[in-house]
Amino acid sequence: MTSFTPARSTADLGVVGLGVMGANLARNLARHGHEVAVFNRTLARTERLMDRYADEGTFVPAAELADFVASLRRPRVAIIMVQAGPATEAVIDALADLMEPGDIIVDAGNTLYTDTRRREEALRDRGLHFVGMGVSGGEEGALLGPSIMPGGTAESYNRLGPMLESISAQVDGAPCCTHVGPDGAGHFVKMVHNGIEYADMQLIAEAYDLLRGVAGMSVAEIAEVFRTWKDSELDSYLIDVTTEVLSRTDPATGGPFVDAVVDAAGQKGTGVWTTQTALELGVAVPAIAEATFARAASSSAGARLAVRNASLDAGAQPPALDEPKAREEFVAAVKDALYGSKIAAYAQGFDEIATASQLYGWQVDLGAMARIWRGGCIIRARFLDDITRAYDEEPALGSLLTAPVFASALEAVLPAWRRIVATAALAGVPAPAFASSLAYVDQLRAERLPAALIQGQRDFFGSHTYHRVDDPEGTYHVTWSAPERVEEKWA
Ligand SMILES: NC(=O)C1=CN([C@@H]2O[C@H](COP(=O)(O)OP(=O)(O)OC[C@H]3O[C@@H](n4cnc5c(N)ncnc54)[C@H](OP(=O)(O)O)[C@@H]3O)[C@@H](O)[C@H]2O)C=CC1
Ligand SMILES: O=C(CO)[C@H](O)[C@H](O)COP(=O)(O)O
Repeated sequence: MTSFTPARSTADLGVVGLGVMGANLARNLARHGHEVAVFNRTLARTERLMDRYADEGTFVPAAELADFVASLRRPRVAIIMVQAGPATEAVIDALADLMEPGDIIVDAGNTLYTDTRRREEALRDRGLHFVGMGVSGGEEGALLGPSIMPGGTAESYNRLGPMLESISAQVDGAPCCTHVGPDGAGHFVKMVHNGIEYADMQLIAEAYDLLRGVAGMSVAEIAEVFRTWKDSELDSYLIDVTTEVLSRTDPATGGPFVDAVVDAAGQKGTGVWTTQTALELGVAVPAIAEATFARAASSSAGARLAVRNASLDAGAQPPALDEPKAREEFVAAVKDALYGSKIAAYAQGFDEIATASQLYGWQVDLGAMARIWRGGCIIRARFLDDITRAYDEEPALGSLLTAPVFASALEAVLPAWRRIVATAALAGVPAPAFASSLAYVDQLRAERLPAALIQGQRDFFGSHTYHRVDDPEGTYHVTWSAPERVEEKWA
């Protein structure tokens, strides 16, 4: 077994956890001229990194965590890249015991922001900086340039920022990294990034399903449709990924790869967190929620089998799209529905960030978030430039739906979007994210909502009270159980 004994305290920063993300992040840092200390619980991973990549830059490997900490220059910076939860907690505790006031511990995993807030407060009391940092881009991004979303103090960003900005993706000469805000702001923004990722993927999947199930197109034809959408406002990494996946032939069956894959979508939890958090904050994120539920429904094997065997097929009838022109129009309408739904999904995600930012006093620059998502991350897309411009023009934008660029786009796509949602329902092809995104727009644009009826129902069965249109500040109740049913003003 190799015995690493670092002798000097010169490393610019260190990485703990040399799995898929940590090893590639360490290599990216070393390639950019930073001296990087590396440590992994299982020594074999550290040895493998040194065997394969030592010549890419200056690494300082350590077999013991204490040696790792000793190899860092002051104020020390240690980036943790391990699984969220108990693993991250254990590494933070061990590092904190070895570090000194002014040192910086960075959690770069996908951690729930409430854990980050709790840890930041606890470590602050010990004089340590704790930075919750979102990193997106997968294995390739970590190595070649991810999108980086650090939270924590401005002071810690002064030390960390230049190093992080040097290794992040760059778009139009600007780094895809910025200080998001204090304590849990970085992890919150990364969580919502992933929620939007879920919604975007589900919307693309629904578009594929409609082209296949309603228009009767082959997988190869659909791959070509997605390829052409790259030359449009839908241009994005996820559209590229989709084109690649749909273009693959399965070597074993000779058929489309997508038909050889079990149709049960996995998830590691960030979509659930985004949805749960939105519910707690009282923010509507139906596209993200439906995308998360759709993964759950796809994985509900027992329920799917039972319902499929029950043959609940009544009324499901795809329209005839035999004529090439009719099919062409349908493809164009699906594209419109996808674009409209995508605008709605991003509006929901940004609303969730804005709400949390206000609640916690983070002062997140929403335009800057769209800017740092333009490169490196999974949701990178041309479309994000429009979001940045929208917030630059009107920083206090109440909803992205009202930014002139998106309001006029919605005007253009809404008619086709409505037809697609109706057609999906009539054909019996599930399109929950398309439908819920449309309902979201309709809810927000409605003059009156049936919420007034719900208030009446709540008052009837639980004396939960209501406000009157002509006295919105007053609190009212009807004595429903008394024969005369008198309205009383309670406050
Ligand atoms: N994979 C991806 O695309 C992305 C992942 N992330 C996040 O990055 C983090 C790491 O993910 P990834 O690199 O994929 O994971 P891997 O499974 O590849 O690596 C996990 C690492 O965590 C270490 N580890 C696990 N438990 C402990 C523990 N109790 N104490 C010390 N070290 C421990 C492992 O060490 P050992 O070798 O000893 O087991 C290993 O180095 C996660 O939080 C993930 O959510 C973020 C963005 C994208
Ligand atoms: O963090 C990421 C990207 O930034 C991962 O791609 C994401 O965690 C994948 O999540 P899931 O396994 O739930 O689809």
